[in-house]
Amino acid sequence: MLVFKFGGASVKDAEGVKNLGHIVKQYQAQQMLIVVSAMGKTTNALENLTRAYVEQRNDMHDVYEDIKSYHFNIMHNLFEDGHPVFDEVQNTFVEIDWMIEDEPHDNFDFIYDQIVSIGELVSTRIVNAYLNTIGLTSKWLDVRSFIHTDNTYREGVVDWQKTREAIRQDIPMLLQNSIVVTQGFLGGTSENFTTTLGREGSDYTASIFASCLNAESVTTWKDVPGILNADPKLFTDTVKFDELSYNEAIEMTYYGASVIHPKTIKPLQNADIPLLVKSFNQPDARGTVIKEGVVPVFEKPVIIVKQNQVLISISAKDYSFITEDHLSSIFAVFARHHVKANVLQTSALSFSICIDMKPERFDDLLISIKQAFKVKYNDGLSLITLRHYQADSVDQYINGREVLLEQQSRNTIQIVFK
Ligand SMILES: Nc1ncnc2c1ncn2[C@@H]1O[C@H](COP(=O)(O)OP(=O)(O)O)[C@@H](O)[C@H]1O
Ligand SMILES: N[C@@H](CC(=O)OP(=O)(O)O)C(=O)O
Repeated sequence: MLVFKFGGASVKDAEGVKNLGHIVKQYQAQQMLIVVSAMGKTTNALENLTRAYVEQRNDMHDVYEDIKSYHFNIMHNLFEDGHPVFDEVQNTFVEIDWMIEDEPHDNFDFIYDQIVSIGELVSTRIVNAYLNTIGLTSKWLDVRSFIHTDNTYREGVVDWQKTREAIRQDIPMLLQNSIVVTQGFLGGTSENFTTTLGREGSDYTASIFASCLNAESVTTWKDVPGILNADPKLFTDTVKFDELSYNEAIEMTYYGASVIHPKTIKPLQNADIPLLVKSFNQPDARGTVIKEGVVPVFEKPVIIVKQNQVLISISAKDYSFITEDHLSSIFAVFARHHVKANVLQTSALSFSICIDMKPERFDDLLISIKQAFKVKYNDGLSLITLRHYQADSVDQYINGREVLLEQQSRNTIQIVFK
């Protein structure tokens, strides 16, 4: 069986949904589970709605109405009036209408997951209904009954055993008679609350299903021809990899190549399932295959740029050396706040750590570290990671900008700059 993943860009409008239908039809002879993300930039819009609700902003209802009308416009371009999907989507939206009528009492991350998950719940209703209108047999599946997580809202940790059992018990039978369409990015807790798996987590959803069902492959359909040596939105003259090893793909996504979610590769590598990254605009083109045993040739360096970075410098209040005990308590604080380190460096008196700026976590993180340490930080920075680089070509990427931290190994150089 095949697992397909269609991201937000592929279903951003009615034409995108029709194109998805066209691609899926070409594979209809095979069993297929399709993971779909929220349409276009809906998750960003729902994040904005969450903030509007928590802050009780005046524009909250307008923000929500825009999200609804975006989806209803797409549906009017796909379905006849009176199609049952209009009611299904309306009923899904109503759940949030009820929620935002009351004042917010729960914690932000919990509220976030209950609201933001609506994006995938409605996109999958639309895609599933559309596949059925073009003569395919497709079933809508509520992923929250299959991907079980703990209650770490916004970063649900998958309970693999429970998830595997649930998926293996029901899905193979469903796949015998129909395509299955389900939501990326979502999970469910044992108390039946919705969780999300971390932004851009739908690739990970696809890999969870593939691993549990022992799929032949996962194909993730993107707006790029495959995995390139750099983000084509930032660099010209990029080159596509026809093949990549799991190792290289894990390294690239770990350092922040946003084309694939970092958690995606491991379950696939463990089960030896290839990941195909293909263009939804040129579905017949070769794309990139990530699999075992590839020895890629790097004619150009792999370049990964992360914006909006903060470099934090932490030192002991009494000028003592940074010891293993200090490091252990610093790491514990970062883990507790779910903050990932992008670069780390230690000197005698200070520990430097570069992280993504996430305003909703940053203030609390600082308060916690400041209880035991002195802290300074610089924000608004960029981090560039070059893999398979040539030492004499590094300067061109920095362009004379001020470098705050640099770390170099044989294969990889990371530079934090202003
Ligand atoms: N190395 C890379 N190769 C290809 N695309 C990349 C790379 N790094 C970043 N990207 C970006 O990833 C985007 C596709 O990923 P994403 O937007 O998450 O897809 P989707 O959400 O549709 O699944 C591309 O539009 C491109 O700008
Ligand atoms: N919709 C979620 C999950 C996701 O993976 O989306 P996409 O496949 O469009 O990156 C997000 O935007 O974070």
